[in-house]
Amino acid sequence: MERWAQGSGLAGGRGGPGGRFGAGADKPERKLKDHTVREMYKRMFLHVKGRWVIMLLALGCLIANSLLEFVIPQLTRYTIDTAIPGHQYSALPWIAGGVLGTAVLLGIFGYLSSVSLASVGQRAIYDIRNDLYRHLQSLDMAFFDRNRTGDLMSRVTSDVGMLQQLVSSGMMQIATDLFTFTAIALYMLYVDWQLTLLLLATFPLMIWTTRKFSKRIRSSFKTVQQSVAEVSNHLQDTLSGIRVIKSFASEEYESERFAVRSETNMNANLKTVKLRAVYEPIIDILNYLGMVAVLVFGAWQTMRGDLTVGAIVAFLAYLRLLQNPIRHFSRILNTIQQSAAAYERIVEVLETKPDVTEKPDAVKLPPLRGHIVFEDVGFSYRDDVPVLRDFNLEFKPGQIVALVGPSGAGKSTVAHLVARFYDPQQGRITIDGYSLKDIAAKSLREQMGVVSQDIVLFNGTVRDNIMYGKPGATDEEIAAAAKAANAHEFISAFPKGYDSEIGERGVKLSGGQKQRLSIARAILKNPRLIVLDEATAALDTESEQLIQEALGRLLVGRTCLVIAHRLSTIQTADLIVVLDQGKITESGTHAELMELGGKYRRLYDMQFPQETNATEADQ
Ligand SMILES: Nc1ncnc2c1ncn2[C@@H]1O[C@H](COP(=O)(O)OP(=O)(O)OP(=O)(O)O)[C@@H](O)[C@H]1O
Repeated sequence: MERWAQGSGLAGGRGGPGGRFGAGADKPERKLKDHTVREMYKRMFLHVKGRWVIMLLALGCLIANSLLEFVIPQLTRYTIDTAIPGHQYSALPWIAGGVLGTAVLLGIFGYLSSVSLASVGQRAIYDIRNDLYRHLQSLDMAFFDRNRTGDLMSRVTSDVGMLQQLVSSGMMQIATDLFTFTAIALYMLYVDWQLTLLLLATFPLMIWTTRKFSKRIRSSFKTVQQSVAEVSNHLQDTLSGIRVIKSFASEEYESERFAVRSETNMNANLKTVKLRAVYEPIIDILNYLGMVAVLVFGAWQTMRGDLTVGAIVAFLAYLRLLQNPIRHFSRILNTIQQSAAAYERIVEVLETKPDVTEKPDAVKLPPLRGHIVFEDVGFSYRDDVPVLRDFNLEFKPGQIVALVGPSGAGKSTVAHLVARFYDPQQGRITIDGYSLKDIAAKSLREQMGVVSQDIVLFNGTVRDNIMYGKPGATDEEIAAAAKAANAHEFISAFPKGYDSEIGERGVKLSGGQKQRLSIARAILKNPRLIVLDEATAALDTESEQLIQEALGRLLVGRTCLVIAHRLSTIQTADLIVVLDQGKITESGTHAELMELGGKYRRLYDMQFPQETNATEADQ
């Protein structure tokens, strides 16, 4: 049975209309866009827009730091050119004080800028991560069918984390580096324009190298991020399915598969490191080329008496300062390219529009009576494989309608459509006369309860899990629901009662207890419409009886769609519909269908051979 109420998207192997995205060898690589970096900055600025004061403080501190950088070389020049030749002993303490004072100020401004940038950056990341999560929540089931949970998880965690680096260090650093670079270059031109021009001649070469490398670095970062997603997919699948792995004794096999994914990640990382390892020394060599020019040409000028020794020392110090932004830039380039790769993966999610959308003037459903009609419905998950064809079915208010049929017949699909997880391609579905396409999905789902065989309990206490059906319910309401679901007794037997923590996916509860808890959750919600995806696994007789009793209380007085696997439980249904390959082949009450002697009868005879034999013997 399809895990239909869970929405975890573990059914990732299926393709779907609209194509999926994400990491994986079978997926085409999305072309890296040149304008990604610009787009990314634009979006980042939108996020930091409201925090101008802090941004200005950070910028002010960074500019102050750039200006302070000028002071120490000037003090050096003064010491060499004036203080030493003039034997100015009294100037030495001042020079020492000046250098140390500048260093302290550099430290203070550095601290202020880092802290304020980090606070703005973290806030932006917080916003982006929440936007992304909210958007993910708004996407339809088809999206989760197409994409793997681990991949989506890595987008929300690791990719957003990458952007964090950009915001907290990269963004402002570029602004201040540009400022420092321009200020120092202008000053150097003023001091010695020939020497400066000679120096700047190496820069076009640096820009060219940077451009050449940046594209390759970004594409290799994207591979790294995709391999992280693959590792994350594998972790998600195998850790949540650890019982299956252990029961098949396939720990070794899984470890080997994991090692393969880790190796891909390692190789992708090594490739980026190699690229950087080539790029950074090239930039360093070009920097030294500039230094050689200053040394040789500066020494020549000094020998001719055009330049003082102090001036050339100061010039060399400024050269270092001029090269700092460039060296930074090579590092920031990594951050930018890494973030751009991550940003693309984030935007892929943000730009995905759900296929099932709500009209702007969607109707909010009034309290439901529960009259559901399928009119000539045709539906397929994938264009080429029809699942339901010319499907007509009516649920009268308060009726229990049971769907039976072989595996893959389309029973769960009917339930998916009632909840509007998908829209049918043909025909229409109405509820109390409203077409599902015209209504606000929330107003439908709020009045709908789902009890699925694949029970999902969330981390938290027993109370939290029951209350999921009605946030803010009182303790009395919760206990009443638990009593009706035959769950109160076992809950009370726990040392902490309703406050007992449930482990991940309810591992500390037995199968029957989990089912009763999920029934309590549905009873508390008190929906008008119930979808019951009946459990296939047989429980012991006592547990089974408790559950049947609980279900009996849940179903009474509501419109119910029961996806039935065991025919014993649906004999009292108002209407039994037999589905085969997406078509209704028989329908009627239990007695009518038994009388008819068709497919239902055959299924029934298969499930209860003794009963049939006994009846035949009686005759
Ligand atoms: N999310 C999906 N994407 C693509 N195909 C799907 C999806 N869910 C179900 N299908 C296909 O649609 C058909 C009907 O599936 P459905 O789950 O409705 O059958 P079912 O009658 O509930 O079967 P079972 O009793 O085994 O759960 C099957 O062929 C199945 O492979």
